[in-house]
Amino acid sequence: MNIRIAIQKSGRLNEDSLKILKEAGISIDNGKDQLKATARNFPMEVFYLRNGDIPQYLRDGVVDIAIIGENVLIEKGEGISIAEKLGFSKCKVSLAVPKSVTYTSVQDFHGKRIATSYPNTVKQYLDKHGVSADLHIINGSVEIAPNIGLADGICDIVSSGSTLFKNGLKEVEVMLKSEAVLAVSPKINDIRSGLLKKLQFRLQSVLRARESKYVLLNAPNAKLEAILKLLPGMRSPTVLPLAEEGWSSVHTVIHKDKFWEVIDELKASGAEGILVCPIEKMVL
Ligand SMILES: Nc1ncnc2c1ncn2[C@@H]1O[C@H](COP(=O)(O)OP(=O)(O)OP(=O)(O)O)[C@@H](O)[C@H]1O
Ligand SMILES: O=P(O)(O)OC[C@H]1O[C@H](OP(=O)(O)OP(=O)(O)O)[C@H](O)[C@@H]1O
Ligand SMILES: [Mg+2]
Repeated sequence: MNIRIAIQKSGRLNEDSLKILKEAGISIDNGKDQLKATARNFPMEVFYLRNGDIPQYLRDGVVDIAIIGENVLIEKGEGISIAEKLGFSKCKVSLAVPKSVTYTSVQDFHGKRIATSYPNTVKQYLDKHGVSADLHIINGSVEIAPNIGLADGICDIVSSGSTLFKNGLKEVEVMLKSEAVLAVSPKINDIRSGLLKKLQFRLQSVLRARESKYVLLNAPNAKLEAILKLLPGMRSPTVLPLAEEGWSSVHTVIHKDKFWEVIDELKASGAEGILVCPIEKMVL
């Protein structure tokens, strides 16, 4: 029995979804215009679908799992659970108004027209704040709505903010933060749940590895103690003697952001020949 996964056919999630599956050791023949494929080395069938259609497929149990934007699940994914956050396609879903408008609070939207592709998300947010607005549902190019007199404000995805900027808008409320997630059908059966567990184990080692770097450096033995204190490793760093008397090589795994925090201190403490290498998989 195969596990059936939906991924976006084309768009922002497609490439990174295939990439993370590939890094998890799953090879998929990805022919152009192909809507369905079978993995070569994992019991998996891949369905290429529109992101917006995926919640319905999950609910119906036509697919077992999917890589999808969390924002889409919040909008129309009732009953669908999240097995794993995948760390890519990070964005916000926000309310925005023309730059020239003086904005004080969400109450300002009372009685106003808001253009959006996320009506449920907006309605829920406004209801929570006791605000009633007139929602205008459009499927794309939402940011143009205020400029053409269609709406007073908008609710859409914001990432760099450049689409808002180019359309003379400003972000005034962040309603939610989103990233790509691995979502699970409420109808998944036991055998396929077992396959999901295997897939999750692999994805977790990929995600952990993406966050970490393998660091090697040389240090004079007299400075070792100070240097080791700067390096929080997985367990404890490996220390090996160098051929040159009085020197050691230190190997450790460190969070990629942490490395930049400690690099100056490492050098100041006498570390030399520092190498930083990517890690392919990290199994705990
Ligand atoms: N600018 C962005 N930066 C980061 N992530 C984004 C951005 N825009 C969209 N996303 C994320 O990627 C997902 C897919 O967006 P994309 O625009 O490719 O598809 P879509 O047009 O919303 O959906 P469909 O596949 O149904 O046509 C969104 O649901 C969101 O989670
Ligand atoms: O803050 P930014 O970095 O500018 O990103 C936000 C924009 O990205 C998305 O559009 P996309 O490019 O996916 O086009 P679409 O409307 O056709 O989906 C989203 O709908 C916003 O318009
Ligand atoms: Mg888009």
